Amino acid sequence: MVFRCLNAKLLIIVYDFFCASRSLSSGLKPYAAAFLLAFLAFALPAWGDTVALIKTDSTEKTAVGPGVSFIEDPEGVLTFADVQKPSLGWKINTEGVFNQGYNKSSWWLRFTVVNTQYKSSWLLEIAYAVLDNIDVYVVSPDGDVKEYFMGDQLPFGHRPVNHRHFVVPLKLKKFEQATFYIRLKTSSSVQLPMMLASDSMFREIDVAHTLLEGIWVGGLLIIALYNFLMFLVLRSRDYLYYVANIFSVMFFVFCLHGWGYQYLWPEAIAWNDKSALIFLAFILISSWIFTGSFLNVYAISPFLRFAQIAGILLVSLVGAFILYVPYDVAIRVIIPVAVVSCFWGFLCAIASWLQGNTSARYYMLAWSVFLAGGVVMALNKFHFLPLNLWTRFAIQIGSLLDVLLFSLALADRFNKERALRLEAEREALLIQKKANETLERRVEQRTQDLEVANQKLKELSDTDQLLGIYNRRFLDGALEKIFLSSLRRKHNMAVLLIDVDHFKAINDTHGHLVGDECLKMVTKRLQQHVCLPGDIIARYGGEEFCIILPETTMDDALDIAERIRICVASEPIFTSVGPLVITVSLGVSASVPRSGEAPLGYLDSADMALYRAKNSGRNCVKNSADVLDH
Ligand SMILES: Nc1nc2c(ncn2[C@@H]2O[C@H](COP(=O)(O)OP(=O)(O)OP(=O)(O)O)[C@@H](O)[C@H]2O)c(=O)[nH]1
Repeated sequence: MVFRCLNAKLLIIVYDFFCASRSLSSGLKPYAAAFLLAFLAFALPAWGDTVALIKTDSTEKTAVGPGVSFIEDPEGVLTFADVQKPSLGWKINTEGVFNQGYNKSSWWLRFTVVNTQYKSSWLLEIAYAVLDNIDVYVVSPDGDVKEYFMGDQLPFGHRPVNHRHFVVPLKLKKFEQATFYIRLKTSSSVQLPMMLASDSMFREIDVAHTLLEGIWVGGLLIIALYNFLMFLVLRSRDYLYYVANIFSVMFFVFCLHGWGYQYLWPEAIAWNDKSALIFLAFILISSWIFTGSFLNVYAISPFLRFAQIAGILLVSLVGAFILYVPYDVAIRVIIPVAVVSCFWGFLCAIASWLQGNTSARYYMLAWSVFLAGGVVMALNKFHFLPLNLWTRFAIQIGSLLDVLLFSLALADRFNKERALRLEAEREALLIQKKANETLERRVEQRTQDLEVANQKLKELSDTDQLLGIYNRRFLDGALEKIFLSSLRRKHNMAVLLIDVDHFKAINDTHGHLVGDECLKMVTKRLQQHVCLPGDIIARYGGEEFCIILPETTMDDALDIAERIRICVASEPIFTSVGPLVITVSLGVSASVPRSGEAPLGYLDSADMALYRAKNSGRNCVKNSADVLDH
């Protein structure tokens, strides 16, 4: 013990001499001192059991790692008393951070802290939150031993300092020294990133680290919230899967860095032991689901879809498995599953990219960045990379870049989908417009056809089928219209009734068909004399015809009637049985209508005149005035 104290004093004096020397530039002083310390520690065989000296300096923070003595205790049988014995074969740690990867041994570390500063309140921080058991023995020069038992296998409240990492307080006056013996046994990676700092400096660094983690968590939360809102608005499940993925990553890092144990479950030792791995399983499951949905693997290939289902089942099984096995076994199982998951994700992204999905580029980039962070972290835990600021925060840097890139990928896909939707809407509108135009054309055509059909129907309903002139139905309507018009204008109107003489005899002699021929020919001869617009020729019934002449006086009407009579009688009608001489009798009624009269009065008057013409020997014209005279 005395010898060790002498060593320490001697080294401090030598070191201070170097630091005070004007012959060395300030940049070289630390190297010279380090060289000297290394020389003293390694080169002097008499000091084979020499304890590494950790000397506080004016920066008030010192990394504790290089030069620290350690021994491996594979059976875990050595006690604190055992390791104080001489010639145990201590080795010297040559790395920046003591790191032995995953193994089952217990490890003892030893170093002496010498305080060269006036500050007397110091803290030793072991910045790895998932260590199982850490027993720290602090031996002061007077032989007094302080013991601290820490690790995540003990409730959080056992820690001497309320901190997510393992922190041991140390009281040392200037030039005082204390020797640390640390026993470490853990199923996680065996690594001890240690730092000795004054109380105030420790708080300062801690605030900076907490701030960095806060920025990281804040960034993730904002992106998670943004994606959740996108899910609420767009109802696309991809966003929800991605939010689950972000939270899994966040809680994974929370567990790894000790935040969960400190604030969320300080008493739940068993859960805390598995929590990081369980959240790692959640990361993998949410990644499988998100990747499958985002890249639409089913559309890419049924094989990838099948692999996705198998992968989700596998991760779920592993998630259940890690609940029942020690941490070191669980991590060895889940890491290969994570590698397979990454491989599948890349395969999907490449296939999707090859099929023309440009969003897959962002996906690959994001996935690569996250993966790089994960690989760096894993390489450190497996003791292939040293622990430093980059390896320590690798997963956080990777995940932050990853969520940014994934958000970009989701936004890019949203843009593409919107463009496709707009295009589809435009096409749908175009189709609808064309359909409407076609419909309109058809409706127009149909309307026209209908109008023509209606017109034909009306003509048919107003026309006598045999003779092609108006029928009695039309005649009645026309008579009323002309009557009212003449009444309003106080104009003359005339009505002629024409009856074929002895028509029954023609029918009887030559048959009805010949009778029909005769009626047609009589019609033609009537039409020759009634051709002014507004004149109406109609079949009154049987072999009787009626002619209505608007704006026609009795004299004119009689004149027309006489011309008709002569026209019919003057020339024989040529029929299929030879020429037949036919005559007609006509009754004429004409006047200016007076109010109170009925239109049918004209027909009655004309009928009476016709009756007179028949009685007068036929083939003659009589007017209604003659009828009244008689
Ligand atoms: N072929 C043919 N005959 C018709 C048609 N409509 C009516 N008749 C015939 O016309 C004849 C009319 O005979 P009547 O009423 O006795 O008159 P009429 O023989 O002409 O003698 P008067 O009028 O007194 O000169 C009947 O034999 C009817 O059958 C028709 O559309 N076609």
